[in-house]
Amino acid sequence: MNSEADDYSSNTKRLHFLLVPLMEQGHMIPMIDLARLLATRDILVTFATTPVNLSRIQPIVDRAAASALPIRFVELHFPVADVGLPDGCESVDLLPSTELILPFLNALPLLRDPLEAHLRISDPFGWPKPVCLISDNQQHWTADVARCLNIPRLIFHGPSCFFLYCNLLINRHRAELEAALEASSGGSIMLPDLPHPIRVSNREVSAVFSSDPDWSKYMETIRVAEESADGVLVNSFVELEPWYFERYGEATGKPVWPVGPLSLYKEEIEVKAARGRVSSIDNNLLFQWLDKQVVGSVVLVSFGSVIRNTMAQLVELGHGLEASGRPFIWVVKEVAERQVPGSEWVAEFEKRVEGRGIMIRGWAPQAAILGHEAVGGFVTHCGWNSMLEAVAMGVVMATWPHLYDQFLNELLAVEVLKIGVVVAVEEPKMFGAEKGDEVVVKVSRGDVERIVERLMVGGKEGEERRERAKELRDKARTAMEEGGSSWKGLQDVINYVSERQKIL
Ligand SMILES: O=c1ccn([C@@H]2O[C@H](COP(=O)(O)OP(=O)(O)O[C@H]3O[C@H](CO)[C@@H](O)[C@H](O)[C@H]3O)[C@@H](O)[C@H]2O)c(=O)[nH]1
Repeated sequence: MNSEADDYSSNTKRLHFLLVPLMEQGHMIPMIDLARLLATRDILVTFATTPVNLSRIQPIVDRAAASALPIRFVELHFPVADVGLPDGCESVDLLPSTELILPFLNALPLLRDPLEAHLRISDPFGWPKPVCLISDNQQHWTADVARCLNIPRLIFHGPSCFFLYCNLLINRHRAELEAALEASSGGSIMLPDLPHPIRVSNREVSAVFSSDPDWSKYMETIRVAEESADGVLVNSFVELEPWYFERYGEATGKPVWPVGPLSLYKEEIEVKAARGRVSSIDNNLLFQWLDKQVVGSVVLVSFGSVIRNTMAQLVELGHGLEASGRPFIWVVKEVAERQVPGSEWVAEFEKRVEGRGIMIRGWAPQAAILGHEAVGGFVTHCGWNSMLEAVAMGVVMATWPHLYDQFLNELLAVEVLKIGVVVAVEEPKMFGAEKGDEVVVKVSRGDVERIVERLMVGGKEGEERRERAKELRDKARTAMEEGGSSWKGLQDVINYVSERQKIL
C-alpha cells in the first residue's frame, strides 16, 4: 500500500477489515480480489498470510494499479518444520504428497500467535483496530481471535451455494443416503427435495464425507467454528443459483452474501495475466498466437493449482487433443514440477503440435485466456474458481472432476446450468489419496477426441449450450456492476459491519 498517501486523521475514521485466507491458490486468489474490492469501497484491508504466499502475490498486487489501494500485507511466520512438513511447504500446491494435506490443515492454528502478536503492536500508519475478520472456513482458529477482539467473524467460502447446500444435505442425512444407495439397483439415487435432478452415487458422498477418524475430527472442528460465524460470503452470484442461495441461507440461519464472480474485479490485462502467480509463459507471444485464431475455436485444458494427472493420463489427453484437430492451450504442471518419467514424450508432443497447440509448463494466465474471444471451450477439473471464471467469460466446459467439491460442481454445470458436457470420472479422492502411474487410465484418447468435438460443435445441443453460457456471462457482469446483486452483496457486508460497530 502507499503509506505516503495515507492521511492519519481520515484513516482513523475508516473501517478496517482483517482478511485471513487459506494458503491454497484456489482460496488465496479470490480473497485477493475480495481485498481489492473492499479497498475500492474505502475499507482499510490487512491481508495476513505466510512469507511464501506473500512472495507469490505481493509483487503482482503491488505492480497493479491496486497498489494505491489501502491494502496492507502482514507476514505470519508458519513453522512448518515443527509439524514435520518440508521446509517452504506453505501452500497446499507445494505439498509433495496429498497425504500431507491433513497435517498441513491441522497446523493452521500455529498462525494464531503471530497474528495476535501483530495485532498487539501499535499501528505506525494510524490505522484503527480491525472491526471485522473475514477468514476462510478452514481457518477455524480465527473464530477465537475475533471473539477476543469482540468483532464479527465472517466466513469466506470458496465453493458455490449449490455445493454448500448439497454438502450440508449429504452430511446431515448421510446414514439414510448410504442405506438408500445400498438398496438402489444402479448404485445411485436422487438427492431428495431439490428442484433439479441431482443423482449422486458413492462417488459424490465419499468425496465430501470421510469416515477416517482424523479427517472427521478436523471436519467437526470446522463445522463448530462455522456455526459460531456471523455470516458467510460466497464467491458466486444469485442469478446463477437463486434456489440454492435461498436454501443455504435458511439452512445456516445466517446472512449469506453473494460477492462474485470475484474474477471480474476490473484491472489491466497485464495484471490479470499474472493472477495468483507470475505466468510461466511469455504472455505477449501467447496472446499474439490467440489473436491469430478463429473466434471460439480454441480449447483450453487446465486442472487448477492442486490436481496432478498421471503420465499415462497425460499421454491419452495429448493424443486426444491432437486427434481433435482443434487449436488448443494445455496447461501441464506435472512436467514442470516433478520431472515425471515420460516427460520426453511431452517434449516430442510439443514439437509435433507446434503452431496448432501451446503447452504451458507451470502457471498459466488462466482467467485472461478464458477472456480471449478465440477461446470457445474449456476442459476443466471443476475447481469452483475455474468454473466461475468460465461462466464469467461465457465459455462452455467439459467437466473432469478429480476430488472433493468437484463432483458436485460438475452436476451444477451439467444438470442445473446446462453449460457442460461430462468427460468421465476417476475414482473419488476424499481430499486425495496418492495415486501412481499404475492407476488404470479411465479416459482414453478416443474419449477426449469425442468430447472435444461435442464441446466445440455438438449440433443443436452445442449451440444451445453456448447460448446459455453467453446469457450467464451477461448476468454475471450485471451482478458485479454498480447496483448489481453481488455489488449490493458486498455493500451489505460493509453495512452489516458498520452497524455492528455502532452497537458494540
Ligand atoms: O495455471 C494456473 C492454474 C490455476 N490458475 C488459477 O488458480 C485458480 C484455481 O482455482 P480452482 O479452479 O478453484 O482450482 P483448485 O486450485 O483446484 O482449487 C481448490 O479450491 C477450490 C475452491 O474452494 C475448490 O473448488 C477446488 O476443488 C480445490 O481443489 C483459478 O483462479 C485459476 O484461474 C491460474 O491462474 N493458472
